[in-house]
Amino acid sequence: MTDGLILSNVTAGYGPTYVLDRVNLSLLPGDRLAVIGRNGAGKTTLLSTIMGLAKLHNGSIQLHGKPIQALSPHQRSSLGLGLVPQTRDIFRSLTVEENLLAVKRGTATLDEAYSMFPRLKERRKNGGGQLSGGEQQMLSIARTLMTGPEILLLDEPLEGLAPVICEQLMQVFENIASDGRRSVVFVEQHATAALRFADRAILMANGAIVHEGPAADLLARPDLLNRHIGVALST
Ligand SMILES: Nc1ncnc2c1ncn2[C@@H]1O[C@H](COP(=O)(O)OP(=O)(O)OP(=O)(O)O)[C@@H](O)[C@H]1O
Repeated sequence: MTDGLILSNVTAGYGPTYVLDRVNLSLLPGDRLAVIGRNGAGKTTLLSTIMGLAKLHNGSIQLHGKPIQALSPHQRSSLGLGLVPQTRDIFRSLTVEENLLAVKRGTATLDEAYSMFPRLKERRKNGGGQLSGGEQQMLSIARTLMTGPEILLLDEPLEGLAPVICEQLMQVFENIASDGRRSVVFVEQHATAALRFADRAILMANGAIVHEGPAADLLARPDLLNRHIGVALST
């Protein structure tokens, strides 16, 4: 049996639309992958296709040696795929604690979620809609962790958040990845934080992977980012 996630020659989009163009990608347990590209390059569509939220036109997706492309998003989630969407989907009318319990699966516990995000423990009786943007993102991440993912897909998790919150979240991602059992896919338009976190990176343009290599190489050679996708590194 092959461990991990393998996308082979994946072409996908929405309805009749094609966005991803023959994408090949493999992710082993413990991998930290940065996905970098400009607006509209297809990064979200890549994550949506893995989760079963976009339409696969061609190619195959395997998890631990078994095809998953016929499975629903819910079934994929129960097999260990977890998406933190860019839209931070939380239940605004439920409390923090109710949000977490609504999706709890397996051995995941509230204590674990609260030890990762002490701020959520303080706010546990508050409604999701009463939280700040940073707290909502913490809740969105904690909710996904409550489903017990082996593969965590983060879609622009730092977008629009204050630097101090970004630093806290990066520490959480380090903790999540540090035991080497889970893999993390980190999609970012602003590349520096993702590249510092990741071991490996792919660069996307027009729905295709135009470069793949060690994240450290891209940090050391920002001209490569510029050459492949016309993006500059920010600090
Ligand atoms: N639900 C949808 N229906 C049709 N087309 C879509 C849909 N979502 C995205 N697209 C199109 O797919 C292409 C890729 O979008 P995608 O959101 O995957 O890019 P992205 O790299 O994640 O960009 P961003 O940084 O803006 O999120 C774009 O042309 C976009 O307009």
